[in-house]
Amino acid sequence: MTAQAAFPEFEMEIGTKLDRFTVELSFSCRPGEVLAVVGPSGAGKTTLLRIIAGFMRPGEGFIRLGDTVFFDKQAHIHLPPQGRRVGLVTQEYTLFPHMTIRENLAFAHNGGPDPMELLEASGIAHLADRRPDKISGGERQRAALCRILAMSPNMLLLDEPFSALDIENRIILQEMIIKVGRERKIPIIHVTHDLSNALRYADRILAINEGREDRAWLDRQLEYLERNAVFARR
Ligand SMILES: Nc1ncnc2c1ncn2[C@@H]1O[C@H](COP(=O)(O)OP(=O)(O)OP(=O)(O)O)[C@@H](O)[C@H]1O
Repeated sequence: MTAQAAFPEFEMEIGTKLDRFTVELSFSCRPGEVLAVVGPSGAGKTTLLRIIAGFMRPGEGFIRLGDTVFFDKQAHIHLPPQGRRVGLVTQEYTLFPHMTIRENLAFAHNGGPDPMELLEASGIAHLADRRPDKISGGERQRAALCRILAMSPNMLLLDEPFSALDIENRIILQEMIIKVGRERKIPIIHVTHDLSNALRYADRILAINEGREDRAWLDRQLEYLERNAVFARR
């Protein structure tokens, strides 16, 4: 029997044709690491997360988390999304409308952090006995995020989940999710448009453009940020 590392590393190398360009990406993400994925609009960032989550099948390559093979073209393996136990967090929240927030979390709870502690950390414990239609959009997003964390995912994929929130809520949720990810040593891949924020909290940044890694694009953005920071101080 092969020994499974206690905390598995995520690795992928894929190629797939989209309508305008071919995605060709190869990267890894260590346990507890936060990898920010940035790039211009239409670069293929959401497509990348959909491929990892199992909603799209790439043309070539492999995707694996430790010993668990999500996809392997040569071995004809394509694990369905439910078999991957990947937490995909988007701006669209997923909660059962007929259950209270507490019931939603209890239903999803599968070895993750304590649901009430998650609700407390995200500042919505007082809303635990309400149904989703009786709380605000931002509160629903927080509850949906708690639900995903309670499910104890093997890795987290964040697709701009905080962009509709005000800065304070964004920071609270971002810190909470990163704390859970680091404590549980699961890889976190965060697609974001906010490069300055990514520079503050991500361990690494992967810039993609037309489906491929593009460091020159990242360098141009960093230069732009630096120039504007100087202007802002004047
Ligand atoms: N299933 C698909 N098949 C073929 N092409 C697709 C598919 N889904 C998206 N595309 C195309 O792939 C490109 C990348 O789209 P994607 O949504 O991944 O970009 P993005 O980097 O997330 O953009 P944004 O930052 O604007 O959200 C776009 O040109 C899009 O039209």
